[in-house]
Amino acid sequence: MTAQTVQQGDLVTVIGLEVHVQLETDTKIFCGCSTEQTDEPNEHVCPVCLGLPGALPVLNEGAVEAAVKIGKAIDAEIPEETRFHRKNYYYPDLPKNFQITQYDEPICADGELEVAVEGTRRTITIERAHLEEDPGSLQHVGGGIDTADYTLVNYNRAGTPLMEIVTAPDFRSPSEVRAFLAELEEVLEYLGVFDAERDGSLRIDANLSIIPEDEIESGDIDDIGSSALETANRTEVKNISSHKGAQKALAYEETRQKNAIERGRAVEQETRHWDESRGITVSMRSKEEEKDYRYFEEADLPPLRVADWKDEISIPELPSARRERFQAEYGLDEESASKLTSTKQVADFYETVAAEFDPDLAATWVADNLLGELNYRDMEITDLEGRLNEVTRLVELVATDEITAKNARETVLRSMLDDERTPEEIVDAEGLGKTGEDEVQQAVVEAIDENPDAVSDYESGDDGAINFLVGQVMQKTGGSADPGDVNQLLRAELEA
Ligand SMILES: Nc1ncnc2c1ncn2[C@@H]1O[C@H](COP(=O)(O)OP(=O)(O)OP(=O)(O)O)[C@@H](O)[C@H]1O
Ligand SMILES: [Mg+2]
Ligand SMILES: [Mg+2]
Repeated sequence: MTAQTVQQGDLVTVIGLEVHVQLETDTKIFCGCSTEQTDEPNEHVCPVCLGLPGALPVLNEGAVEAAVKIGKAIDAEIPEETRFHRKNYYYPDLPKNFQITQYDEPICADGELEVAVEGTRRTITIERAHLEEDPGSLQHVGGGIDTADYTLVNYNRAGTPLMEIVTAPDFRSPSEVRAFLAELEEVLEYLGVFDAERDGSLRIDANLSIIPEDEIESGDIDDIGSSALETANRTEVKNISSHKGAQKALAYEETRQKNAIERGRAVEQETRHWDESRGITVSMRSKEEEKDYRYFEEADLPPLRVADWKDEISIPELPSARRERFQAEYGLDEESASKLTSTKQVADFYETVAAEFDPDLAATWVADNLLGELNYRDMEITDLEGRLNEVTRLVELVATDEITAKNARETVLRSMLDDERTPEEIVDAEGLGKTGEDEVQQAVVEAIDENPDAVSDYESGDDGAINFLVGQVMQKTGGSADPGDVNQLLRAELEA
């Protein structure tokens, strides 16, 4: 981290995140109900996730495995034994009137994640990450949270496994937060524990405070000191569900708090709600304190021992390591390496193509052509499930010179994505097979015969005239000859 010195009168922005990640498991964390998303309200519910009397929770092994993977990826301490607690509060989305969560013995503590922010590396400390159950969801009818006519409650989501990842207050700007969220999401996807496409699978509570420079004794904004952090009044903004939303909500909050301070008004410690459609944060309630929740141990679940099991759980190579390896092993620049490691599927596909052909050709095809066309269609590589071998065959047609790179990219690839035909079908139907050498030679001779003016221009030293002749040959061959080859053939013929 580069030390940044504060100037007199500066107001320093401090941000810490609580990120709630839905873990991708088939069933809920404490019962056998499906976690599948459905439009039918209250379809996936049972006595356990509805909190009916006498129902007992049974911990889902898959959720614990996912939590251990996350812990390993963020280099956290995973204790041999961990416990669950009840966090008591009333809210209509919480049928038991308490949430089963973890308290002083979380499954992961003291981890970190490195992020690149505008060229500099920042290490963000992750104080803890713990397992808990998601509450149900509320649907406000006829208005927003504060203006609705009435509110419906849906318990399909209640009991979905969540990992709450709590960072230290290490961020100094909303754009750092955005970079962190992007990196975190990549890591979670690589681990296969998270589905970014799922609505509400990543939800963020963002804490922000503004600390005046004269309260930072060290003078270094990365070393603010715990007393200044603790005494600062922070707001916690809830209801953020995207990276961009987090950046916008925090930028709003940063300005709002700075304005208050500059006008000599106090910032209240409170919980605020991000109103996405209006682009503002609104006050919800004063911030509850830990003692309000009356945490106590969940007696219906025994302590969880992961001591021996955790060593058997392995994780794949992570995006940052893979990015660096791609640069070293395939000679890619940082930008291509980043694009090619953006998801595990893209990286895996790149490596298959690079192994079979050439790393540069593979980079052009996967990073530029394929991702470019997918992006344009709002598609993901996962939408091509089962068809990636067709893309490989298309690259092969280019590598073996059977079609031109231009036709492959602009006609074959686009048609493949639009109408699901195979590359071979498209090449045949559109007559894109590269024109044979004889045919090109024939077209060269014709072009020379038919254009005596261009020929005499060329002969009297006007080298540009060759381009006109190349154009004529390209026209005669329907664009399926290689312009470089045509140029050479023309020169050879004219010099003969
Ligand atoms: N001065 C500060 N300015 C901004 N963020 C802060 C500051 N001090 C602490 N934070 C952040 O506030 C968050 C506290 O989260 P934590 O889950 O521990 O408590 P909480 O929000 O009080 O509890 P709950 O889970 O009930 O919402 C952390 O992300 C931490 O980095
Ligand atoms: Mg909080
Ligand atoms: Mg919290």
